[in-house]
Amino acid sequence: MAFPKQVRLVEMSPRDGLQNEPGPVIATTIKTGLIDRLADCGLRHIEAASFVSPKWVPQMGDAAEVMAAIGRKAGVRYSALTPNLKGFESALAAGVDEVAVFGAASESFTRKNINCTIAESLERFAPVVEEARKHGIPVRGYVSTVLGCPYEGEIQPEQVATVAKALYDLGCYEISLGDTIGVGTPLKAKRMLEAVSRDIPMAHLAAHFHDTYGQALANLYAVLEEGIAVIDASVAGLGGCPYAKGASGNVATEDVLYLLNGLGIETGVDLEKLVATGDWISGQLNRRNGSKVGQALGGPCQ
Ligand SMILES: CC(C)(COP(=O)([O-])OP(=O)([O-])OC[C@H]1O[C@@H](n2cnc3c(N)ncnc32)[C@H](O)[C@@H]1OP(=O)([O-])[O-])[C@@H](O)C(=O)NCCC(=O)NCCSC(=O)C[C@@](C)(O)CC(=O)[O-]
Repeated sequence: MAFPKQVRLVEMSPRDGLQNEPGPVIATTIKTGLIDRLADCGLRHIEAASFVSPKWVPQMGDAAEVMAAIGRKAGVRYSALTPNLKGFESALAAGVDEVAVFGAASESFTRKNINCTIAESLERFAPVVEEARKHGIPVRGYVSTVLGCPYEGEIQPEQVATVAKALYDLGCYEISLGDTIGVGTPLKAKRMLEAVSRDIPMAHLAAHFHDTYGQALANLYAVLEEGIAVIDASVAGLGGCPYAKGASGNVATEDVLYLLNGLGIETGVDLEKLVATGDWISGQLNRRNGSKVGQALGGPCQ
């Protein structure tokens, strides 16, 4: 299959990137500064916040304040995670454009992440999707652990396909397939995608790969060949998983953009501005820039 002509990049850094940042809670102004800069780079879909329990994820406790203070650039979709109705109601009040429910292909990860079984998670998501529909809010669905689980190891593609289909059947317009701990390799990624795309059209699927083992770009290349045209990524490779030792962030947006530019695939995103944004947030967090492209093109001593 040919590569897509265009790819929609879904920027994860304000949510997936910052949710596990160790140390004190990051100032709201840093979060909003990041989101506004990302919008200025040309990104048109930014996951800005997460309306989860602040006891579970303290870094996202200011989700409403973040939504209230961002610049709201026209044409940009600002989305947020909502694990249940309580989260959805808060997100609605905060004026999000889109919400996302998040499940997993593994029972153990589902329990650790959202404190229920897979079946219970689907029951919990149903009223969220229902309410969202009433308010004209699109719902995205995540499936975590699609290429491996920190507790159960191997995950069969059919398991992923079952959960993905259940979310799609509930009414999620797009299913984002998460290699949560970045253990996948290209052939595995292809096989998993083949299984999922038997039930869900490719145009409704997204790749959400973490880069723990340095395989994310190779995996993305593999699924681009299969027709994936929506990619989740995080500037400067920000992020990590609290439930998997050593797990690193999403693949860096700069690295994905460099790859896509090289393939002649359009995104509408400005690489120079993106590199500057990755440098800026890395400086704010006192973190090494996790993007290879960011390291090559940015930084104070280049
Ligand atoms: C789902 C729950 C809430 C269940 O947590 P629970 O403890 O089972 O929930 P509960 O209904 O028993 O409520 C417990 C307390 O939380 C409150 N609560 C309940 N819901 C909310 C809410 N929405 N917003 C604010 N507060 C809430 C609720 O009001 C109550 O407060 P209390 O009475 O004790 O003071 C919890 O497990 C949770 O918040 N989990 C979130 C975990 C999380 O955010 N993980 C990271 C995101 S997923 C991810 O990163 C993967 C992904 C998407 O990127 C893809 C990939 O890489 O694979």
